[in-house]
Amino acid sequence: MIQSSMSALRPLRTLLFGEHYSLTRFCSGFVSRMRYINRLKENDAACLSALQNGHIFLFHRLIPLLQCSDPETFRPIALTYSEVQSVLHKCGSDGSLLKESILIGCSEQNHAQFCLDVGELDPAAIAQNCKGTFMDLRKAFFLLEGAEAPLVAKAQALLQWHQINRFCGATGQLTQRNQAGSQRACSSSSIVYYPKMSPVVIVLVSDGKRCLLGRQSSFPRGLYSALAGFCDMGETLEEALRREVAEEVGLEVQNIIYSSSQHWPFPHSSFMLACHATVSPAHSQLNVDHLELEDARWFTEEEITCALQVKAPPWRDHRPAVWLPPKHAVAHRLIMEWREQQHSQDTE
Ligand SMILES: NC(=O)C1=CN([C@@H]2O[C@H](COP(=O)(O)OP(=O)(O)OC[C@H]3O[C@@H](n4cnc5c(N)ncnc54)[C@H](O)[C@@H]3O)[C@@H](O)[C@H]2O)C=CC1
Ligand SMILES: [Mg+2]
Repeated sequence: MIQSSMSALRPLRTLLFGEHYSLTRFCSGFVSRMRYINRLKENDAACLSALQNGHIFLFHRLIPLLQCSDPETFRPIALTYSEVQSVLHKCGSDGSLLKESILIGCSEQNHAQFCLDVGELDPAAIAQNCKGTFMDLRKAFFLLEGAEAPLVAKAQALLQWHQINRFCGATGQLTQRNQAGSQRACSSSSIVYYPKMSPVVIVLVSDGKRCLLGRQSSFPRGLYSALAGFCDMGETLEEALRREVAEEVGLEVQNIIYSSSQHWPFPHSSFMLACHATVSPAHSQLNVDHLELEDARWFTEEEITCALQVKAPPWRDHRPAVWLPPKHAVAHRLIMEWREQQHSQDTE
């Protein structure tokens, strides 16, 4: 399935520079991959041809197809165009479904990557033919390795966006997607719709010695996370963050420091903006809004270290222990950053 690196580069550099490219002019790596993806979004014919040379990840009604190498390690299955064609034929489809694939990226080996939802076909037959298993994203997200979790999440989010944005909000007419699936347009209103993420602030509040975590009643038992909330229209990141903390736990935070961001697929694509903030120990008395949060508590560094030891995901863990968001979640990153900062303070 993986071609030699030179032949793998051919479709990409031909698209970017034409047949008579010069190797010295060819900018390899990140820049060329980004320009390649951008070109595929703009050029339907180029995108269709990239699909025929690309890798395709299958979903069934938004559930990703994965392969298990051992009970704890799952990977998405990258199929070639002809492999998907063959699977679709075996499952009674004529293969025209393949055109509905959506562009999700470009691998480091320069293969354009696509996802396809085979929701009309029998999932058991697909899984058997691909030697894989369909696994709910909420579970899969935490079992996937490294960069593959965000890729699968992005694929699922784009598939979901297309499924719920088939009609124009202004005219009620069906919208048409471009080949890459990076937009949908209404021919009556000329409105072009692009995939959307809702901005969400997430903050780890510290009083210098402890950090503040909360849980909603809908969270799996024992899971505590950093405080989060959707930004209101017109708010800055800082305003949203101050409002959310005030609403949920009755504190006024200071010293907001931006940490990082991530796309979060649940329940409908949020753009998580993660920050640290502080309150003084004299103003750390919580006044929890129990309509929003079931509980919020201050945790010491020792309690955090202990909670980080709970590795089992909730569906296997029936103990009522406190556990924390897994490593793919930006909340985990905030907690690790806070712990590191506590360590460096202790050693100063
Ligand atoms: N990646 C991570 O580490 C974490 C991600 N999250 C995510 O952050 C998101 C927001 O956190 P919450 O505390 O639930 O938010 P929240 O505190 O704003 O409360 C949610 C409520 O806000 C309202 N709302 C306002 N704008 C909304 C919008 N655009 N979409 C949906 N609801 C909207 C709804 O009434 C909803 O019930 C959640 O989707 C959650 O999955 C939460 C914690 C950790
Ligand atoms: Mg919240």
